[in-house]
Amino acid sequence: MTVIYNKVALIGLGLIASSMALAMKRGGLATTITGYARSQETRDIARELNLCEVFDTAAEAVQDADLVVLCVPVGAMAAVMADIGPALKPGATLSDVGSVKKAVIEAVAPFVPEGVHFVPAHPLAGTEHSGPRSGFATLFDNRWCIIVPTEGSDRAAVEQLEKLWQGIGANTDEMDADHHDLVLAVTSHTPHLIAYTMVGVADDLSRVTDSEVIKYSAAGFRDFTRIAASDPTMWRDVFLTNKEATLEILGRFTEELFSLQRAIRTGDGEHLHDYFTRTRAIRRGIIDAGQDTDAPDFGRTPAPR
Ligand SMILES: NC(=O)c1ccc[n+]([C@@H]2O[C@H](COP(=O)([O-])OP(=O)(O)OC[C@H]3O[C@@H](n4cnc5c(N)ncnc54)[C@H](O)[C@@H]3O)[C@@H](O)[C@H]2O)c1
Ligand SMILES: O=C(O)C(=O)C[C@]1(C(=O)O)C=C[C@@H](O)C=C1
Repeated sequence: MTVIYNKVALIGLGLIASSMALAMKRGGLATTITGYARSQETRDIARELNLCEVFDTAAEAVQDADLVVLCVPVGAMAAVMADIGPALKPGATLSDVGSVKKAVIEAVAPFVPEGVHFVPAHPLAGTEHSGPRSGFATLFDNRWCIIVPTEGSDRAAVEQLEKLWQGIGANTDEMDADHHDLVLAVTSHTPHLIAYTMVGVADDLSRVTDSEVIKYSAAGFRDFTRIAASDPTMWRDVFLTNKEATLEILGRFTEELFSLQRAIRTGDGEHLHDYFTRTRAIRRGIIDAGQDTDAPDFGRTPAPR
């Protein structure tokens, strides 16, 4: 148990904030945790769960806080900052958990008062659930949290925030905002769009009924439906704010899809086999690197005969 910040304020009390609160309590990382959410209902639930000391205004929640973390959808960050900027304590660290970094930095930076250290971050962990009841203390265990220091970020403030995320259970890495947004467009944003599309296609196909889709959904499609159940507001904001990188990856995706479509039409089995062999190696690389703790070790242990 090592206290890293005396007082931490969480703005927005959904999946990520509630998981952070539980993980900080588990590790004894903060003496006081305060919070604010826009809706009365969310504040009431957070109080009922005893997540943190909940205030009815954001300005009261951040009063005297040593660390303030913005845990709202990316599109709401600027409005929240306009509200709390003047109430931040000089010397405090301001951070966020937004899934996109360049747009958040552009939206938040103009409201950061002199003397407050802005250190953006993004924990690479989540679920399809949202709201304060969906949080759990182990969400960030063994996951990455990417810290995105801005130009002139105070080194001591960056290192203190990294210590907090490590105490929460995550591994930390640093990246610049443009690179972060491109990496996440590949590993998270475009895959979500593909899942949303595939579930939409199944829903639109009138020759296969919705009840058949539900009844016969095989593992691959089931995984798509989990991802496609993710919060619409959060994901709308991700695509509107990481436009350039997701459009680049979608362009490449479409080209590859057309090449596979042609291989199916022309019966080019060699192309399909080579392609699937290459992609299988990526999956094995992820498992070998210990990055998929939920996965059974498919393919490495020979299957029983
Ligand atoms: N869900 C994930 O998988 C995941 C993972 C990593 C990062 N993130 C990022 O974390 C942030 C929060 O995501 P979440 O999954 O916790 O969302 P969530 O929907 O569970 O919670 C969001 C919270 O923000 C509040 N809120 C919304 N607009 C607000 C406003 N204008 N003012 C004050 N409060 C407001 C909501 O009431 C809710 O309490 C997002 O920026 C998201 O991109 C999400
Ligand atoms: O597991 C999931 O449900 C997630 O989608 C989590 C996930 C991801 O794509 O990995 C989603 C968005 C984030 O910003 C970080 C993590």
